Amino acid sequence: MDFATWEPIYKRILEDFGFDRVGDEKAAIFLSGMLIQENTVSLSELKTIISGKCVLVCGNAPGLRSDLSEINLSDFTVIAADGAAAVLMDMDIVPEVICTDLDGNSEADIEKEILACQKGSIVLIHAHGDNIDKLEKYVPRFRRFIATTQARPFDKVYNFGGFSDGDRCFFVATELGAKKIKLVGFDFEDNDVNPIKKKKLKWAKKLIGIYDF
Ligand SMILES: Nc1ncnc2c1ncn2[C@@H]1O[C@H](COP(=O)(O)OP(=O)(O)OP(=O)(O)O)[C@@H](O)[C@H]1O
Ligand SMILES: Nc1nc2c(c(=O)[nH]1)N=C(CO)CN2
Ligand SMILES: [Mg+2]
Repeated sequence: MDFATWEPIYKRILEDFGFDRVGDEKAAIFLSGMLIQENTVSLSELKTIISGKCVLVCGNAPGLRSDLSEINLSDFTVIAADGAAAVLMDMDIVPEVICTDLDGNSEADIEKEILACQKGSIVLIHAHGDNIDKLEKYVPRFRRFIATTQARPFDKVYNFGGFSDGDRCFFVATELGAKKIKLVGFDFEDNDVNPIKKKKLKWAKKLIGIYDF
């Protein structure tokens, strides 16, 4: 999704959550400053593993494990949303791609993302106004990554569309030309979550629904 299309949606999301765009922009500049040639994954590398492929996008709903048990993973490029990466790693599955804002459910989950990166996952690290502390603490531990923002993209900081980790996975797959996208571990109606998460899930459902797959 180009930024001109995304921007009005982004403004509505900021308003709904009371988030600050300037904070998002500062975080993106901060993350951009952490990129060096050695730790930068090119967009073409990411495209190679997504374009024309069947992509499995894994959210972290409680049903993820059981959804996965019904899937032949070798049919798919696997993209994991933040905490879903830890679930996959616990099942000895290294996702090809991870989208994270490093605010996973626990420190242990972030360690599993760092391990996945060492084992070859391409990690898309997302900067926003509420994770600068996490970026500072953990980004140096990622061997290589792609930087993303929900604000205006610049230089090597990309915005493929989407807001929370799960819907950003879906937008990455869409933007980079996946042939087919299958979702597992998504339960938009889950009531066993806190009110902020509930709101994020409402937006995720709406954003993913923009695309007709
Ligand atoms: N019922 C659900 N509970 C939690 N996550 C879900 C659910 N259904 C789908 N997801 C997707 O899984 C993604 C990863 O969830 P998880 O709770 O592990 O990470 P998170 O870092 O807290 O997510 P976020 O930072 O996006 O709020 C979410 O961004 C969401 O899109
Ligand atoms: N400013 C801001 N942006 C976000 C946030 C957040 O907490 N604050 N959380 C997200 C996904 O969890 C995605 N984007
Ligand atoms: Mg997260």
